[in-house]
Amino acid sequence: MNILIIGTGYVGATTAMVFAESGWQVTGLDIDAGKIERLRQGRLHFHEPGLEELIAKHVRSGRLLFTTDKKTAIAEHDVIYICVGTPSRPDGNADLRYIQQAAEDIGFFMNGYKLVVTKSTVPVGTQEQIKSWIEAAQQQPYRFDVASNPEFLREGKAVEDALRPDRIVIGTDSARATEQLQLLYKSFHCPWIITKPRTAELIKYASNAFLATKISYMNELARLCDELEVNVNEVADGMGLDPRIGPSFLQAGLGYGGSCFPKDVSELVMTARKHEVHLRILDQVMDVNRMQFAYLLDKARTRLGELKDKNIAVLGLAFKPDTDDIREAPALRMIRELLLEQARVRLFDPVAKLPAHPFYETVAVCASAEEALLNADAVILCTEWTAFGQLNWENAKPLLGQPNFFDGRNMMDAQRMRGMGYYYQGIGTDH
Ligand SMILES: NC(=O)C1=CN([C@@H]2O[C@H](COP(=O)(O)OP(=O)(O)OC[C@H]3O[C@@H](n4cnc5c(N)ncnc54)[C@H](O)[C@@H]3O)[C@@H](O)[C@H]2O)C=CC1
Ligand SMILES: O=C(O)[C@H]1O[C@H](OP(=O)(O)OP(=O)(O)OC[C@H]2O[C@@H](n3ccc(=O)[nH]c3=O)[C@H](O)[C@@H]2O)[C@H](O)[C@@H](O)[C@@H]1O
Repeated sequence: MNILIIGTGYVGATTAMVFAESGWQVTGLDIDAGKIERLRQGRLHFHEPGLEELIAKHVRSGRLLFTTDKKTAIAEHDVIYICVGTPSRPDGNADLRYIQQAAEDIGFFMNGYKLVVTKSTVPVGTQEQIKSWIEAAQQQPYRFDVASNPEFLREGKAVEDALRPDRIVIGTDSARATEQLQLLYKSFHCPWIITKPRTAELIKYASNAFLATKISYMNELARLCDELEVNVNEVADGMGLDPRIGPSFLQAGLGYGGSCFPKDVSELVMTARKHEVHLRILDQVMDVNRMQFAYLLDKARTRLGELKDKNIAVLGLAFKPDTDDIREAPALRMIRELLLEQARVRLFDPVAKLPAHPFYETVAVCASAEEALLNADAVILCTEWTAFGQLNWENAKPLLGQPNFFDGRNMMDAQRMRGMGYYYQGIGTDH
């Protein structure tokens, strides 16, 4: 079997690497010629630790090819993975136009049996739609099967997560598809769930929405912790020791961002609404998340007064460390609000870049954290890059105009920072 991956973004490029590592012949197809050109040279078009080296290794060995030629690629491969984006539309529903295009391309160019597997996160019921889009585009009634195989990797940890997944979920009604997928993943020794397509699709949304719920719960609790003079990190540690709760995703902060949690929670709420089910908990999860950045900004306003003309050093732009992804990043929300209040923003992120939009043109983009700190009236830490924890904050203090530190990721030790003379506030750690 040889495998075609349609869409070479985070998920497509990682999936291509995983199958190449497992010994299969793989081709990545994208409509973006620039991305394909870089990938052909073994270079990635996004930041993901460890992935570029593995892609380059397989490009050199010839096991991994990249192309923009849909016709040949679809004709020459037996197994086709759809890994294109499914962004949110303004009304909160998933935009399936890239999925539809990929399905129609497959239907149009297929020349024999194909197994079509969807790795993109798609609303419940999309497998049925993909089947009908393929059928409608077919020139001849070739046989094909569809399967859902959702992806659970995290950005920044994509290699580790994809090579050693906690589970493989396969949703299909076809015995032939199940057999082929079991063969493809034969070297993986994790639990398997083989189920119907709708269940597989819902497992993906339910998982992301549950993780988002944990985060919003801790963020709400953090506000109570501030009032009660209790440290939310210690509460999280105590809770996390209960194996029924688990220690992960209990980190209070500026809220969740990224290309997935915000859009997937919203899509699940919309799916439920179409079936006249009101997912009230998830409405609140989104609500808490939307305003979480403002909670920290309020603390800054209380300390500094009006933010107009204040120098604010923003540390971190990416939605989380070890990625250059800024989709739905809480830092962007913070910067937008600071600019609207006419603060002077000095920004540093080790890899992420501001969008090229006139709205951000007054932001001073700095080459180092120290440069961003120059004459700052306050530091607002938005992304917990390791380098920020390692910075010598004692030496950095004289760079600032006023040593005010607002820690949106509870990254620093409050007592240490205060011991150095900083006015320090985190989220749920202020006492
Ligand atoms: N980014 C992540 O960490 C994860 C993403 N997902 C899901 O995987 C899907 C893909 O996400 P990303 O990789 O982040 O998206 P992305 O936006 O980084 O990449 C999508 C790629 O598909 C290409 N594309 C679009 N239409 C195409 C077509 N008709 N033919 C060929 N290429 C086409 C685009 O040019 C782009 O390179 C989404 O549904 C997302 O929700 C799931 C788990 C993790
Ligand atoms: O469907 C997806 O795309 C992926 O979405 C998330 O992965 P990702 O968005 O890459 O990053 P996470 O590590 O989950 O972080 C998401 C956001 O939550 C925030 N977060 C995370 C954990 C926590 O305790 N607190 C917290 O605020 C992070 O700062 C970040 O902004 C899921 O963790 C993956 O399993 C899933 O495959």
